[in-house]
Amino acid sequence: MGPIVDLSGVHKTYITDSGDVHALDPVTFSFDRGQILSVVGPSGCGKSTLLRILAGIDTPSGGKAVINGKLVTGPVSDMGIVFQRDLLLDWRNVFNNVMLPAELAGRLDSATRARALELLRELGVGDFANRYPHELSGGMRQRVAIARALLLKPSLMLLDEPFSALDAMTRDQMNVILQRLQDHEQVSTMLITHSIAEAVYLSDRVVVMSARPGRVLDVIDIDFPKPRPLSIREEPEFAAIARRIRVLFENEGVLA
Ligand SMILES: Nc1ncnc2c1ncn2[C@@H]1O[C@H](COP(=O)(O)OP(=O)(O)OP(=O)(O)O)[C@@H](O)[C@H]1O
Repeated sequence: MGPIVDLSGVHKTYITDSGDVHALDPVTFSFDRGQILSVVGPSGCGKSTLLRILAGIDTPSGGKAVINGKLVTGPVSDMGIVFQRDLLLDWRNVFNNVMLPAELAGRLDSATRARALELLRELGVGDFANRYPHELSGGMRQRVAIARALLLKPSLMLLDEPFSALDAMTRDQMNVILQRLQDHEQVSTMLITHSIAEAVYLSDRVVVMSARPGRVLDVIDIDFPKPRPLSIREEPEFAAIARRIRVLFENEGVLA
């Protein structure tokens, strides 16, 4: 089996009325099924552009994006996406928010309903199935958004800074929950984040991007066994990897 995601020489220039915006230099990386890959980089380096190209909702100016052996040429349906804003529908309760992809796909069978409840339970919000989004905290809303993304067992989950609006403690909690769930579901996951610690803690592989136009500064494999306790962040080996990434940003003048 080949990699789940294989990007080769993907680049992007936006052509706008006020001039061209060179967002991404050619970017090349891949990762295997069941793994988590994080892309970490400064604001505006083209991370969301990369994610949109992978999801097939934006086209690259050149290069190839391949998911599951198939060249991406249009919107990819076999994918779950979670954004920084959870995009829950206020008028639907938690269960019906999670069931939305099933409704759109015409799969309102009992097995899918059972899976929705099971995912909510695994994410620690099983008791909130009948509540409405406004009754939930930010962290709980993101758990519901993750359950919705995973409902139809997508081949790939894309997470675009899903925890950056959360307070530090809730974010730590979400990191632990995501790691456990990802391991249990074995879902291939690409995470976009500004946080070096989050990237190193969660990932099998970290892609470090430069400031715009984004290019790959380094690809680092993280071999710590899983599950990883949060305290691993205080270990010297962890700190050494985080430092290696920080130095890359410092050398680029991003963290001067
Ligand atoms: N549709 C568009 N038209 C023109 N320029 C765009 C468009 N989308 C993004 N850009 C520009 O491309 C660059 C990369 O944007 P992108 O949103 O991919 O960055 P990012 O790394 O995700 O940023 P952040 O971390 O702040 O979310 C930015 O300079 C942005 O202004």
